[in-house]
Amino acid sequence: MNDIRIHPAVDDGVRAGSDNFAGASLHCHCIDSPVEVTVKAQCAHNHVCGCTKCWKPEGALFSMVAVVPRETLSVTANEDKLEVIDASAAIQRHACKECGVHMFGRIENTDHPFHGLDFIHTELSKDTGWAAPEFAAFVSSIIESGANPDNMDSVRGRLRQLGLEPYDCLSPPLMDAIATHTARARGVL
Ligand SMILES: N[C@@H](CCC(=O)N[C@@H](CS)C(=O)NCC(=O)O)C(=O)O
Ligand SMILES: [Zn+2]
Ligand SMILES: [Zn+2]
Repeated sequence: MNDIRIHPAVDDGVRAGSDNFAGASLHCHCIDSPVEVTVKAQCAHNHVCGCTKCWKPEGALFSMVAVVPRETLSVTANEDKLEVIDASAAIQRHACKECGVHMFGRIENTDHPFHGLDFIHTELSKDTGWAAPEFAAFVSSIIESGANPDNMDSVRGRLRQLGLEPYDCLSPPLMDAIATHTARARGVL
């Protein structure tokens, strides 16, 4: 096994999701009274993210994060255990106060290019039909969490081996979508 621990969901190889999968529930790590979030949609744009803000499982260099339409997501148990960890962030991450797991991230700013999408970690679901991660975002940012800068060639090499093309921001299609949104808002497109 490779000693670079990208994320437990991909370290043994990226597994494809299922066609016709239409969502499932996610649970935090609490043994007693876990928070439950139910999603009634397949996820999109699943990827691994190296930024310092996204929740990563113990020992992983990356988070795994995807989006779903916000109207398909609801908190179905123990909502009182959730708190927003940084209300000033663009993505408001609702985390369990007890175990620290981020259950979903929501954008309240209606002008944000990704408003209407919620961010989820599909590994919190026991179901295996979720769409697989497609790329690696914010790769250089793992250094901000303490990863050795001298090891970045190996990390990027491992990501490519897994079929997760590394980018230091989001993927080109997502960066293009953000720029298109900005250009339209400015009236230049
Ligand atoms: N280098 C920064 C990058 C943070 C960042 O921009 N994260 C992206 C990907 S999740 C983002 O969209 N953040 C918005 C937010 O966290 O609200 C870090 O690692 O903290
Ligand atoms: Zn919890
Ligand atoms: Zn992130």
